[in-house]
Amino acid sequence: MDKKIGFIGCGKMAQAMIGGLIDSNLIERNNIIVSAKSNETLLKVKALYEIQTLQNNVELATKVDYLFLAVKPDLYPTIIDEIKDSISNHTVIITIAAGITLEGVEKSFGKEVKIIRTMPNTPSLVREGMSALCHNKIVTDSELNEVMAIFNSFGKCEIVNENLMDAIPAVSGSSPAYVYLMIEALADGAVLQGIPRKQAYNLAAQAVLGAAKMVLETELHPGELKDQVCTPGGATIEAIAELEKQGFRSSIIAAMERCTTKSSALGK
Ligand SMILES: NC(=O)C1=CN([C@@H]2O[C@H](COP(=O)(O)OP(=O)(O)OC[C@H]3O[C@@H](n4cnc5c(N)ncnc54)[C@H](OP(=O)(O)O)[C@@H]3O)[C@@H](O)[C@H]2O)C=CC1
Ligand SMILES: O=C(O)[C@@H]1CCC=N1
Repeated sequence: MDKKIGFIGCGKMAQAMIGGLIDSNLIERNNIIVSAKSNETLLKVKALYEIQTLQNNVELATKVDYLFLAVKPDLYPTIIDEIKDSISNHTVIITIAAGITLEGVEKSFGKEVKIIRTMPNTPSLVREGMSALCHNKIVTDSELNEVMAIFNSFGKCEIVNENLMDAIPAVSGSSPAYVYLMIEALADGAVLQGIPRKQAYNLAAQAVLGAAKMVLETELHPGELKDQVCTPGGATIEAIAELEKQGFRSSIIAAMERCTTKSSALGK
């Protein structure tokens, strides 16, 4: 793709997307420009990815076709105020922050701007990201298709209605954190039984990866896949019975409700 892509903010999420994007070869390295608050981050990112860096958000904003705002939600008004007079009317703004709405960004710019609101996740680094996107009316089909190609280069993406965007962190933006917690717990349980720590992480992580692939590739209901593992009177159903007793599923659903409420509040 022969477009320039900029990232204002180059922390964990931006670096995950940049790592995946470069790995995919969709964009040449010299078409990616990033800015950050500290020179330390810029030096690190330049050394890691061999991309252009600038410690000037305004200059960056004038140079790119697609501009990711990859800072924390509370910084959005400040950053937009800084760049609003510098972006051209063909620049597409891409937000990645929880709770930041299309309307809020439009208001901060105080003029008509093309905006795509997204919620990515950090597995983008290994090109297994999952992102959700919505956009305002003035984004054209070809711009949307290019941005979807960018997100698909480091994983998969879905277009959703904006009224669902606050629910996306809970299911895919934040959920890698819950899965890491589960992998850590699985490994601890294995270590408790005497399995060496390194083997325990490999066994647990590969089992999670395989289970996720089974859901995606067989398209069987997760309940049916679970039933296939549970031998009647066997060991797995013992574990399932204990998980149900301990509120495994209801704790996840309750955690997701809290995540959604907090995501919505982060933009206010
Ligand atoms: N982490 C995740 O899993 C996900 C995060 N997000 C969203 O991504 C956004 C960023 O999160 P994350 O990457 O985790 O946060 P980080 O703290 O890792 O990164 C924030 C970046 O913003 C930079 N920054 C701060 N102030 C400025 C400024 N004035 N000008 C330019 N850059 C600045 C920081 O620079 P410096 O490095 O120099 O401090 C840093 O590189 C958030 O809005 C979050 O909601 C969305 C989905 C998943
Ligand atoms: O924790 C957060 O607020 C962000 C949103 C999704 C993942 N991290």
